[in-house]
Amino acid sequence: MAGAAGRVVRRWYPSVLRSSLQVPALQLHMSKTAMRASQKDFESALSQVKRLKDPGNEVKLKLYALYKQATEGPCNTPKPGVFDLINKAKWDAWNALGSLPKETARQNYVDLVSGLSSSSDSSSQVKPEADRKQPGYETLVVTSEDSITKIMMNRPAKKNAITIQCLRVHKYQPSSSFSPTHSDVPSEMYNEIMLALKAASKDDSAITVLTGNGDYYSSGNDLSNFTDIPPEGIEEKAKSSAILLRDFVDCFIDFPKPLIAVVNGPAVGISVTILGLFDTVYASSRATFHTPFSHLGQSPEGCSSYTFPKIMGPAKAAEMLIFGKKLTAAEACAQGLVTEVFPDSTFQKEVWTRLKAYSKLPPNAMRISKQVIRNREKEKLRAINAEESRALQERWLSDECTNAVMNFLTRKAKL
Ligand SMILES: CCCCCCCCCCC/C=C/C(=O)SCCNC(=O)CCNC(=O)[C@H](O)C(C)(C)COP(=O)(O)OP(=O)(O)OC[C@H]1O[C@@H](n2cnc3c(N)ncnc32)[C@H](O)[C@@H]1OP(=O)(O)O
Repeated sequence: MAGAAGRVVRRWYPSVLRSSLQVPALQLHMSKTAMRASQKDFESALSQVKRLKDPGNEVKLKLYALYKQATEGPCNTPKPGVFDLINKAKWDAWNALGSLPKETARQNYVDLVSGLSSSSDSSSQVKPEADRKQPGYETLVVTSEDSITKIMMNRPAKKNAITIQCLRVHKYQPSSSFSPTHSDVPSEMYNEIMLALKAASKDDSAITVLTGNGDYYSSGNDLSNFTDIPPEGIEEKAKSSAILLRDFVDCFIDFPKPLIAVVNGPAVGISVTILGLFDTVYASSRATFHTPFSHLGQSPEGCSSYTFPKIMGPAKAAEMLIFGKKLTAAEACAQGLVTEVFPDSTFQKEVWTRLKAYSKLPPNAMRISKQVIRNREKEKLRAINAEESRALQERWLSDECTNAVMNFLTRKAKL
């Protein structure tokens, strides 16, 4: 680290990123916006970053994206070809920041570097996140540290939209208490989240966190799930999807440990409705909460037809679930859907400090407390989940739904 006498510092940033991270001082002066508030902190973070130990590719991409956003604003270069893997990964990371303001990007860069510096200062034994990452997931990054298992949805370029497996490899098994139905080839996000939850329910962590990578928490169901129609026909796909949905939501109903949502940005659809099944929901001030089911010709899931009226009262729930009213983080907190809102610039730091403290509480006591709070509702929640899934199975076959999805996929409509 900086000033660490006699320590040999390995330069970790590879040549492909070096040109962007090793910034000549002059470049810092190119934008007036980049000169405001924390310019000094930003400059110091830029030089600090060169002395850090390798934080892993994922973090390097985050740093790259934030640097570009802070200095140039939203992604403004053409998307590299699919085979240009490194530049495509960099482009995706930058593009995923959407319209994040330069100021916020600069602050997030400074916060990220400061977090990396302090963790690398406090323990040279800590493995970089890439090393702690549990293998076998394609759409998630799952890590366990400090008695916390973190499940991070990791399709930032697609706003963490949740993908389904096609019918050909999805196997139906009746849902049981905590045995997610998944295929032998669990490559897509619904299945991977179920697998990650199942693993977290058995590992030695005290609490489990679901969060998103990039500027979104999640944009909900990936609407291209509607396009992969198997030879068996759309009715069969709707049927197997309803089973998948029911099993997915059952995993949240039955999850035995404290489950915390770290809502890092906007949330849409099913990523919002299942929040009613979490124990705690922390939101960045940038987060929004949107359930545009009627717009999509669909109906509520995730037990929200029961949890939302219970949490916020029937009138407010109807505005969200029937009329698709989008809530800001502050509004969602006032309605009781969100536990606490943190300023976006300090969100990660404050939330993880809080969670680390909670994760030191006696794990068995936390599990029992959750059981006591949740158990008498479980049967009811499962029945509601099954009913909502059945209603959706029919909705997915309706013209209203087909037209709404086609409008999105042909880019005629966004939310
Ligand atoms: C036959 C039956 C099959 C049924 C299968 C069902 C399985 C279970 C379903 C459970 C029920 C769940 C319901 C829901 O979750 S409803 C909510 C669905 N979500 C949406 O309607 C959001 C759609 N997305 C948007 O409106 C916008 O993308 C958004 C406002 C989120 C962001 O806009 P922005 O302009 O900032 O960014 P882009 O639109 O350019 O997005 C970047 C790229 O990401 C792609 N994207 C984003 N969200 C989705 C999504 N939900 N589905 C698919 N693709 C998504 C977007 O297309 C861009 O891609 P490209 O860069 O390739 O263009």
